[in-house]
Amino acid sequence: MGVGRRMKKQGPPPDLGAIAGKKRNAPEFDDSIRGKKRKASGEVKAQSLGRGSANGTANFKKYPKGNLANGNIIQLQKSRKVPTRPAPMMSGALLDESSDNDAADLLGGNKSDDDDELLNGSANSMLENGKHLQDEFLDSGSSVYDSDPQHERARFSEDEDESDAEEKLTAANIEGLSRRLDEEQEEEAAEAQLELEEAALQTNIDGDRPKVLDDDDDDEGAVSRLAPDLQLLRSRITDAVRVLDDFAKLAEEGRSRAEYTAQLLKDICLYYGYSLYLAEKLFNLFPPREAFAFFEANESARPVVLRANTLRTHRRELAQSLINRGVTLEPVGKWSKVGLQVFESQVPLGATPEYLAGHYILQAASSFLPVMALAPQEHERILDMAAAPGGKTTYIAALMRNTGCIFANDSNKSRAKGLIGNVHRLGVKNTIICSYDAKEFPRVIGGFDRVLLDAPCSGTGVIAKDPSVKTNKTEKDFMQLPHLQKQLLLCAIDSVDHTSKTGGYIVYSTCSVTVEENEQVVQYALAKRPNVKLVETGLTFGVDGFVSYMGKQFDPKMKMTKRYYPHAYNVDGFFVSKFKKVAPSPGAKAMDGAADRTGGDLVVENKRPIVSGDEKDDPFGDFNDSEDEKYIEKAKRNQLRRKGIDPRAVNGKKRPNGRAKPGETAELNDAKGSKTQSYASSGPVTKVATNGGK
Ligand SMILES: C[S@@+](CC[C@H](N)C(=O)[O-])C[C@H]1O[C@@H](n2cnc3c(N)ncnc32)[C@H](O)[C@@H]1O
Repeated sequence: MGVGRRMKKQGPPPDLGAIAGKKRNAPEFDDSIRGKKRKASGEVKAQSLGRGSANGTANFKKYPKGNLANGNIIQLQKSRKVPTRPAPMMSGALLDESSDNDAADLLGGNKSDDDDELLNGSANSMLENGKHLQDEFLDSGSSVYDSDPQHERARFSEDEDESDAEEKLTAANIEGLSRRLDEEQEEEAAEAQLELEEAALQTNIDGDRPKVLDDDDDDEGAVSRLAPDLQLLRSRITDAVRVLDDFAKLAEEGRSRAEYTAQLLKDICLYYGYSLYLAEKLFNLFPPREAFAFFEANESARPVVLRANTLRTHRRELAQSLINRGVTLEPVGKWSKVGLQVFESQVPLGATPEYLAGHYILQAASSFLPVMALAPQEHERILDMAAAPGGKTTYIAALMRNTGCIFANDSNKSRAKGLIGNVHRLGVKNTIICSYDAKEFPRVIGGFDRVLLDAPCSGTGVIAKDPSVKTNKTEKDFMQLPHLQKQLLLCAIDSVDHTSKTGGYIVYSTCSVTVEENEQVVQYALAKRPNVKLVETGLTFGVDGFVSYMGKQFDPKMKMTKRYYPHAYNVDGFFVSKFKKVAPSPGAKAMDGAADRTGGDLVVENKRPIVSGDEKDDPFGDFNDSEDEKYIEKAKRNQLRRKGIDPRAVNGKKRPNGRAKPGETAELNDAKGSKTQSYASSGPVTKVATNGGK
């Protein structure tokens, strides 16, 4: 439905100003405009694409490298330096700006109106060829600043030299991009013209008061009496937005803002298919014009983005390989050194040899942001509390260059399998995958340098991917989800080692835009854990979080949190906040800063006092040591059997119950007689082998 959003750049510069400015001149998002625009670009396609490219004919030419100034597309467009040398390895992937089916094309070559298909990886050839895609799509800056900006910068820039990479990359498929820009320009000119015409038709004479509200209150109005006339609805929506923008001048005599707002909301529900409850919740986040832009943006899919896996390749190498396969792409923006935005592909992106070899993951651009805010450092210990399917975990691992240790947890076991798959495919070697309810942390293990909580949420930021959110989220969800998010965030905070030399940070993110799931959760954590404070995310774009909202006042530092909207940045809706832990958590002192690292092994000492008998005093619950021991003994026996050793021969001298005497250590010897692991028979020390803890 949307117009070429897949083709628009993601991230800054802020589109919103442009949208607002432009729209003020003319009623926006008009169906008639859209219809004409489609046609217009269809013509462009017929003429300039010729679809000759579809057969893989090489009709790209390369720019001489020197012609590119920093790989800046806009500059290229202005200078119009037409490519001269052919690039026979590249198939001619050109762009259809107007198509909403780009994603399906990209991923499978089939066109489908349903972006969900793309996003859920269902029923298209992309899925047939690459069902792995599903995982990354289930979910969803610039440089990142942290306590050690220099370090940070170095790490990011090691990936590649930015300007050089962008230059080469852009040079590689420049003709495709250049044509796209031509088409974009033509399309924009046509759009502007049509908007002007439309404005002339619709806006009437300057100062006219549009008729939005019905005269008779009992009359439900033409729109709702008949089957909804979408065009009529749409023009009434744009009229209502105009009136609310300039109420004094455009409102009818004796009518209130509330009446216009109520009518607008009703129309939005009918037009876009939202429940009134959710429409109102989302509408209240913005001024009316911006709310309209938000609802409109939810009707079109976001661009397809790849994240180059720097554990296996470099972005420019990956880009070159994909270009050679007929993929048209360009760097996602200066804010990321690993993102590639895909415009068109001749091959299913979930089944290329590069994909299968783990050179990239399909990952929404906004999904990069929480990881950039987390800014993991090499050799740290990181907890990813809700990690499946692993888009963020694997990015964290790449930034850590496979050093240190990541605990990637997800309570959903079947989703955790997807996480395992991605971790293997992408060559991640520093990650332990577990499946606990994240509320069990830090009892499971604590003392992390950084914790990412990419929380389960209502998904109001990803309605374009999952339109069912429009109707299936109820008041109950917006009570239960924030409750869970608050619990999880406190656990995240308690799992961090405030004495960490390099970290002590918590990032809380959601792919939802509601205040209940974001600022209110953060505010709750600030109130319950005075040992944390909000800090800058280090992300260089994003709208500031709300400091006050509908009569509620939040911590003034809430503006350090960042909000991302589809209409503003052409990314999924997202929220990112970052905390620094400055002192132990109240009542959880023993759990949070207790990591003691020795040598290559990580020894996590549980300093919880051992309470005999009465578990009720223990805020962390009810482990049953004797119950556990049965399982441990069984596991030991199985381990011996796997090695071809009869457990009875080894355990012959043990006490009948198979337990070592208190204070004694039960040692397992492998066939060669060397010690493999040791377990203290009692006491709270757990050993976890890691590959290179500090
Ligand atoms: C937004 S998704 C995480 C996406 C993931 N961070 C990524 O980038 O691929 C939220 C995840 O939270 C998991 N989840 C829900 N409740 C949980 C809980 N109580 N403990 C741990 N994980 C939970 C869900 O299974 C889901 O995979």
